[in-house]
Amino acid sequence: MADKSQNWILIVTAQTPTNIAVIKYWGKRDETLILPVNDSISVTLDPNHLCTTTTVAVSPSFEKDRMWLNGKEISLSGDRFQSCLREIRSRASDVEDEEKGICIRKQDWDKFHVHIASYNNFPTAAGLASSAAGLACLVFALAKLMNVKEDLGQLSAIARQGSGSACRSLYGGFVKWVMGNDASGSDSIAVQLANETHWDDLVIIIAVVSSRQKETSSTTGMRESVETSPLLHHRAKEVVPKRILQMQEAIQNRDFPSFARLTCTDSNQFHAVCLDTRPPIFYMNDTSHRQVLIINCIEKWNRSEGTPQVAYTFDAGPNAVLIARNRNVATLLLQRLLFYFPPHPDTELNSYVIGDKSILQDAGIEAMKDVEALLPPPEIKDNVPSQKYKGDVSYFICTKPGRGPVVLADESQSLLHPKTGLPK
Ligand SMILES: Nc1ncnc2c1ncn2[C@@H]1O[C@H](COP(=O)(O)OP(=O)(O)OP(=O)(O)O)[C@@H](O)[C@H]1O
Ligand SMILES: C[C@@](O)(CCOP(=O)(O)OP(=O)(O)O)CC(=O)O
Repeated sequence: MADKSQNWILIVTAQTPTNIAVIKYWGKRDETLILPVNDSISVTLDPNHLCTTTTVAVSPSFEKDRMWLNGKEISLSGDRFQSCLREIRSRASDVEDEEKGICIRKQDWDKFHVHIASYNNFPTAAGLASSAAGLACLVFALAKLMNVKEDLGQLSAIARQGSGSACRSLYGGFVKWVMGNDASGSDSIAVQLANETHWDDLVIIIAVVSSRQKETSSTTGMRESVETSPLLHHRAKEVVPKRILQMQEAIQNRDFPSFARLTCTDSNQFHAVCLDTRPPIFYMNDTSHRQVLIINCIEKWNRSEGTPQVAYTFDAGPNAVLIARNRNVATLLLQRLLFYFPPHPDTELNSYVIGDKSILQDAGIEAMKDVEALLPPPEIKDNVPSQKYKGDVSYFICTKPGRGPVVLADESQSLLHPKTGLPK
């Protein structure tokens, strides 16, 4: 066994994407193991724009497990963190690093403590799936550090115990979380339906409406829905199984009209379940005029084109996730969004549209004067709104389907200091 008086530190840094569900997970049949009442399907978002970076370290000098999230120390005592740490530790293998004189035997991992530092490059707990990227990254990074030999599917079953939607962030592209049947949860895992290159025409624009933390967490909200919403049970039993098959087929065939119809319908049904919950949950409540406007704008446009151009979906928060069928449509979408929701006069255009800014250039928008010159979308004809919603959207993120987790080998990207094991 390694000599504890030695002061070596072994460090691994990983980066993991978020995901957005197009067939939603809402409701658990087992709260502790986090087993869902239905299958779900998601699109992994490009980690270049939205991701979690997590550094994990082990050293004989660490006195307890510690974690820092976005620079602030947080407690690891919660059941979910503890489940992930326990499950990963129990699968650890021997680790040797001759250069550093490190040798940790499989059976000795219990004796070592870890330090974890994590950073989300997007708002935490605002309906942008920070728990998904965060817990997936934690499990993936620890698995690398501890030389866990399990495949990604098995790791996804561990990440699931940190946060259900996290299991889908272990893969890029299009991912299905299979609900499974086994009471142990061993078959409740994520599988990749197609990788990120399969349908690379798609462009995703997220309207970040509010970075404020939401009032009802997904965990609490779905518990209340399971207990009180008859619609949830009908949805899980009768609606989702068919929708999952249709969605898989739409993805396989890159059939955008079916993909868009299923995505929008499923998002709307998820919010209907929230309204069917006692007391009702209003994830779109305080900012509803923006959601109604976005939904109406997309529905009207899709109808006027005769076939869907854009799909919308909303998670447990007011942010709109819009999926455009291709880049050309994304350009027209961004023009529409900026027409309805121009930036507040104090906001720089450059910080108002972030991520893949080339879509802004394609839309011919370089300065505020170009936003002011935008014409009303043709499909609204005589119905031009008298009011514009200036400053109502905090910012837009332009992104696309992206890859799964990776290890960042470059030490400069580590969030922990190589000598102290404390945040840099
Ligand atoms: N990088 C991270 N590493 C570990 N845990 C994280 C990380 N980011 C977020 N979390 C955990 O996830 C919690 C936020 O989850 P929550 O479900 O409330 O919001 P969300 O995931 O942003 O939104 P939603 O799941 O509705 O899309 C945080 O309080 C924290 O416990
Ligand atoms: C609306 C959703 O985003 C719900 C996500 O719920 P979480 O995965 O955050 O919930 P817990 O399993 O309790 O941690 C839909 C989805 O991502 O499928």
